[in-house]
Amino acid sequence: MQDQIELKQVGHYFETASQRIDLFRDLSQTIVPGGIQAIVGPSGAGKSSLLSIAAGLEAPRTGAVSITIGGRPVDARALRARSGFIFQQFHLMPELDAIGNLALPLRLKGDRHAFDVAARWLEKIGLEKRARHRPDQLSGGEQQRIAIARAFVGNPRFVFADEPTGNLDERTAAAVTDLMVGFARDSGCAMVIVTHSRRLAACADTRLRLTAGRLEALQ
Ligand SMILES: Nc1ncnc2c1ncn2[C@@H]1O[C@H](COP(=O)(O)OP(=O)(O)OP(=O)(O)O)[C@@H](O)[C@H]1O
Repeated sequence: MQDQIELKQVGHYFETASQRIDLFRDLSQTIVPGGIQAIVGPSGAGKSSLLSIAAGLEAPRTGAVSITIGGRPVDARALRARSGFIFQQFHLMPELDAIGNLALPLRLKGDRHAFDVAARWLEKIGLEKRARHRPDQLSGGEQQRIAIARAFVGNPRFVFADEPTGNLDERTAAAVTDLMVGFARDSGCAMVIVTHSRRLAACADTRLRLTAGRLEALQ
């Protein structure tokens, strides 16, 4: 397998001063490019935590995550470098304009054509006229379109989205969903989406429900 994330009997909990919050135990799941996987389930079940673990942003308390990229075993840092991220709160850099936000991941990798590539992506998302506007001058839907393009601009093998439509009204959420799903299909990456949106979950190829510490496949 060229690119793959394998969660092996992964478990996670949080410990605060007064209590231990057990999320899940012994979860095993494989993520490979070429499909969209939705993770649904009740609030507090641990979906975001599971996504963070799969994306190499957080280490599980128990079990292991094996990552293969280009047919070779790699660490979480290498996974993050080949991944795109989309969050509910957009997380754009407030001091950079739209094109600067899109160019940033490419500039960090030393791409001399970062701004040309970013300009093409701005056109793809229909925001070329807003290139010089900062996030606080853009609507939520516009900011999320930029965040989505930013996730895909570096040709990622994996894209992780945590409630990407959670802050948007229904119509904007539908437009953002179509854009995101289109980019995922075109790129052939593996996309994992945590969502409460039925419409977004319905666009996925596979659906998993995390509930009471267990991950179950949905039809
Ligand atoms: N850093 C932390 N310290 C302590 N508890 C935490 C921490 N992060 C998350 N939790 C708790 O772990 C549980 C799972 O959180 P998580 O955000 O993973 O759930 P979720 O299924 O994504 O929820 P939602 O659908 O509401 O976003 C929650 O009860 C949350 O309060």
